[in-house]
Amino acid sequence: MDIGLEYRYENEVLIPTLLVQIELESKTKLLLQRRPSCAQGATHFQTPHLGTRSYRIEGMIPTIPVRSPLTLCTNNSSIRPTTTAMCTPTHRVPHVLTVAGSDSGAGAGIQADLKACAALGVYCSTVVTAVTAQNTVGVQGIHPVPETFVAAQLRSVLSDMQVDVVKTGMIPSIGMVKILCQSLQEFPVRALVVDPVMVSTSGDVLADSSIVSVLRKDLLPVADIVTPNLKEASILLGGVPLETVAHLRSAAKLIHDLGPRYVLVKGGDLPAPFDAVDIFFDGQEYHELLGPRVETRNTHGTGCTLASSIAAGLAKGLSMFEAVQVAKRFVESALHYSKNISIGRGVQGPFDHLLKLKQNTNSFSLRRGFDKSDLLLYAITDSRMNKKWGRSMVEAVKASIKGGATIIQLREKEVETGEFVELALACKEICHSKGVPLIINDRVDVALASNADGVHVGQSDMQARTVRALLGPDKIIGVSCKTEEQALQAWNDGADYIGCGGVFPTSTKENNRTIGLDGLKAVCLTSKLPVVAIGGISADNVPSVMEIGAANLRGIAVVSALFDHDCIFSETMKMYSAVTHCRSRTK
Ligand SMILES: Cc1ncc(COP(=O)(O)OP(=O)(O)O)c(N)n1
Ligand SMILES: Cc1nc(C(=O)O)sc1CCOP(=O)(O)O
Ligand SMILES: [Mg+2]
Repeated sequence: MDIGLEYRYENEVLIPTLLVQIELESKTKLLLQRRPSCAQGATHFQTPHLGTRSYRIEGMIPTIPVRSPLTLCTNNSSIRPTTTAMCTPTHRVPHVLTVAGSDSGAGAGIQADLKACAALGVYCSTVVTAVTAQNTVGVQGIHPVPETFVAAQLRSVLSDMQVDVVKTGMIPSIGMVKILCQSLQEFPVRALVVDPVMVSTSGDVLADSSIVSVLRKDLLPVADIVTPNLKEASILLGGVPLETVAHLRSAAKLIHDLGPRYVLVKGGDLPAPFDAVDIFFDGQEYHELLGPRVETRNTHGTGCTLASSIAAGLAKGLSMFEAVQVAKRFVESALHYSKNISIGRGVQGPFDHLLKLKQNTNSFSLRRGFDKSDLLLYAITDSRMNKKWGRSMVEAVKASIKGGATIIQLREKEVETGEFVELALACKEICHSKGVPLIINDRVDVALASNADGVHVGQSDMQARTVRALLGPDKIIGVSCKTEEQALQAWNDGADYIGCGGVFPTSTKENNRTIGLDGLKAVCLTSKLPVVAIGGISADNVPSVMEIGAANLRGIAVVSALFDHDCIFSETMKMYSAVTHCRSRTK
């Protein structure tokens, strides 16, 4: 009989878990888990085979481990736990192990995985399978690591560290695939994400065809998700041409038949007219994940990053579908942030996973010119809704950005000035860590005091012309407009965008005149500024709004569709999918 004491991290608290392993006469092993109380006393295990067994615990078992060794007494002997607690309070962190190649240019491979996990708040350990000499032009050389050394790296990490998820990238030999599978049998983890790296985004072959059969036979059947791009999906299926979304769907099904629990076929290389559409297949349903195509040369490493971001989401406890959506959103945001960065002279540059490389990263106000693509999903906060659902403003803002909000507006009509400034500072930190601008509603003083990225004013607030004089040329100014005249005035006053509504009736803003889709269209057709629609917008009516046929309608501004719900994250994802789906159709 073995007695173990393990500390498990649950909801921010470390819970001691007693592991009692009893070997029955029939050699079957019973692993019993029990959370001993913090006090001394007997702990009883109900065992289906052995009835009730009592074990006495001597010594306190606190929820935060301390070095005092504990003695566990059974009916007839005292057994010391096999694990000794650590000396100082510890915090179990989500952990991804990447098994991939090193990219000397640091845009893809191990380096991309490390940066992605760092950006997403997940610890990442590494097993290097090959060292490549590559840059923004292509791959100049590949030096596989000896297989025995890959095995040694795997043992070093998996035997010592609590890895939640393993993510695989470039695996250059059949032997390495077999070594990995053996290691995962010896050291099981919660999930395996397989990015079947065979061809680099620059078109260079990173794994020869002999690997394909062992990937199919050995690795895919034990994978939780596999994330091929078009070329890799085609190679996995014997070279079938994949040129349409329908082809992607059938490829996802056929690859799923090879054994992985989920499949994500990335359609970024699909020819126009589609935006970057990926097919997520869970064995039953297909999900088309659309996202705005970011026009940039800095796409090197997007595949690796998407897979390691999925692994990070799984390590943090997200469901597979949530992890995929958040990962996709993360990559889009990083590409969008990095689109005008210049590294290397080749055709494909790296991107900035950490959103830190540009001057004054933390201040949108210094970004030359307002980026109208930020208007895509405009989240406007509401304290009353936060109070109703029992959450803080910071939690609400975090969840909406995680779900896909592209710009945040703090709209507080009752709060005291000092509190409003504090709130703005806290929310600005969250927004800027994710590359999202923060706008303050009405209050120019609060925007100045918190150095927010801009202000949104209505017709009865300070005139946009005055706001511009106070904030300077690089802050973002939005104006509420219901009429064409107001839209022209906003343009004359130097505003950056207009908020136009209420498109539909809303209870969020009292006594608000509804202008309908016709009113919205009339303003859009006159406006020289980008427009964001607002008022009573929900996932159901997004298509009717976005398809009014106005190129300068850049997005939707919503309050209750996001914040008058228990789960802001999922409601925001729903709205994000709805609006990106429409954007891709109307571009
Ligand atoms: C994007 C956007 N559009 C409109 C509004 C409405 O602003 P609000 O202060 O609530 O009302 P008015 O002052 O415009 O009448 C907004 N907040 N955001
Ligand atoms: C803040 C605001 N401004 C409006 C305008 O018409 O200018 S309508 C509105 C409320 C929007 O809330 P919901 O998304 O819950 O309908
Ligand atoms: Mg106002």
